[in-house]
Amino acid sequence: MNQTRASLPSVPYLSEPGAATATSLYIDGEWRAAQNGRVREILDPADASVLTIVSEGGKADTEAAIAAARRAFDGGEWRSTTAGDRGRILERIADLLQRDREEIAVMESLDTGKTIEEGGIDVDDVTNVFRYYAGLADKDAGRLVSAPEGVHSKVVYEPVGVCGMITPWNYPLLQLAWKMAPAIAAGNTMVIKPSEVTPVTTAKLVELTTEAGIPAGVVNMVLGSGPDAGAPLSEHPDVDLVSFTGGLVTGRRIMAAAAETVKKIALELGGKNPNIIFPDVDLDTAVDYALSAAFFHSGQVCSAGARLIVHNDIYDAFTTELARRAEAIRIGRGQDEGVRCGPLVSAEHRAKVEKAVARGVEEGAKVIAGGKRPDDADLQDGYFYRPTVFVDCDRSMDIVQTEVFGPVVTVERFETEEQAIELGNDTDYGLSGGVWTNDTARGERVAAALRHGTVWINDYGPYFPGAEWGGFGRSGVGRELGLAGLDEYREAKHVYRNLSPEPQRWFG
Ligand SMILES: NC(=O)c1ccc[n+]([C@@H]2O[C@H](COP(=O)([O-])OP(=O)(O)OC[C@H]3O[C@@H](n4cnc5c(N)ncnc54)[C@H](O)[C@@H]3O)[C@@H](O)[C@H]2O)c1
Ligand SMILES: C[N+](C)(C)CC=O
Repeated sequence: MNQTRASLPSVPYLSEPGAATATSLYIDGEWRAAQNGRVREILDPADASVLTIVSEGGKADTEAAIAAARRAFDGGEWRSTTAGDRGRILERIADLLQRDREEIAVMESLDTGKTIEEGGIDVDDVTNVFRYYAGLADKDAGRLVSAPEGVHSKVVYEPVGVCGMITPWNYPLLQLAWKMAPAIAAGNTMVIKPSEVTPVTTAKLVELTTEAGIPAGVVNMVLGSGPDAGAPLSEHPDVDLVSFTGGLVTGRRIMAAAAETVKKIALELGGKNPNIIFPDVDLDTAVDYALSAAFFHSGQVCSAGARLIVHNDIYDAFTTELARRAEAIRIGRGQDEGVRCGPLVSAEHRAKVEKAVARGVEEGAKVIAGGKRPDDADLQDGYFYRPTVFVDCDRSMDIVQTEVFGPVVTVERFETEEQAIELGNDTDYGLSGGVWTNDTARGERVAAALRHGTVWINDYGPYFPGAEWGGFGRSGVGRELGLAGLDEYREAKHVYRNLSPEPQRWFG
């Protein structure tokens, strides 16, 4: 399998397999080795071979990066850039992303296992996010506030300061862009810590920010494990904000650690997202979208429609067709033509998915598609898992309530609209959900009743730079994208000027 593999570009921050050294940390405008000299092997999830070697940083590297970001924020040339200057830099980054689109799509595919086509979609989405915040950067300089005579009152927006950005392995480029673009627009400096499993396109984006003219110290990147290289970002007093995308358990830790220094926090966490299908829909279309909702990127999507809630009248026909099409999905290496589901990201992650499926079976849910690894001889070295459909599911089951983050969908039944809404809201999460019906009023009613950050009616999955993204409940705190996504990175300051101060004699 190795022979057909596409290759990563030859760049200073990615060392060849077997290398004993690497310079993959980006601190104060320089590519550096980790202070302890350690390196990490990054594996190709399609066959477990070594894709590249990168530096494995630790606390001392993160502290050096924080110090660089602090200096750049407190005194460097970045402070004197105008919002318009920063907008132009964001536009340049967008142009560079498009210039290198094909290369980045392959890098993301090799590193995460997703298909090259999905990698390309990510680059386009990310480009649009940079262009959106480029346009927004100089559009809101503040406002005058109504004040009594003799007083001038205005609200202005200032950057928050040094921002820690911690990202997951499923959408490394995209999740970083959702933080980086508004943070740059608002004038912050940053230390980025991508997932230790998938650092490749993060390093590439950091390289492009330098090419686009961002001064040294503004964008810094450390690589390494969460506890070693990531934790200092939520603990260090010189970090003003920590923005995290990842799992609930890590999010809780970060929130607790950040409380000590009362940092601003933004958390984008997991989901167990309902996709409700009423009986008046076109079955072919609804099944088609249900497959994409559940199995896109092999289900490793925070907003995956992993919890189908299907009306009794169409339940049997729907699930039979869903299982038939799930069985037919082409699994393989993300760089191969026609593949629709790539491998899971790691052996550890596949083991978690397998454990969740075994638990579902124990609980009494019935597998009608998948439920195991593929048999194909050429897929045995990678972390593949077959798209899996569970029926006879009940809201009390773990397999229905707990995020699996793999190619696994459960299907429950409902009879009335009220039941559908009740099931759709019966989750600790609240990230996203879908509703399918040809009755416009019903679609709007159900969308209004669902306690989720995004609801799609007769669709599933799209997000726009201008529409806020984030979760209700345990799916997170704060919002990315849209105007709120910029506000996360700004402090509002009220400046009050007394135009003719005279003694007040309050104290005589
Ligand atoms: N809401 C969203 O928009 C969104 C988007 C993508 C992924 N996610 C969620 O991300 C999860 C999967 O990602 P994951 O497995 O990489 O998550 P994870 O929580 O294991 O890791 C995320 C990041 O946190 C770091 N980390 C781990 N421990 C840390 C600590 N103590 N301090 C600081 N950083 C630490 C990791 O190194 C990694 O960079 C899923 O739950 C998914 O739903 C959410
Ligand atoms: C936010 N999103 C949907 C792009 C990726 C979630 O894993």
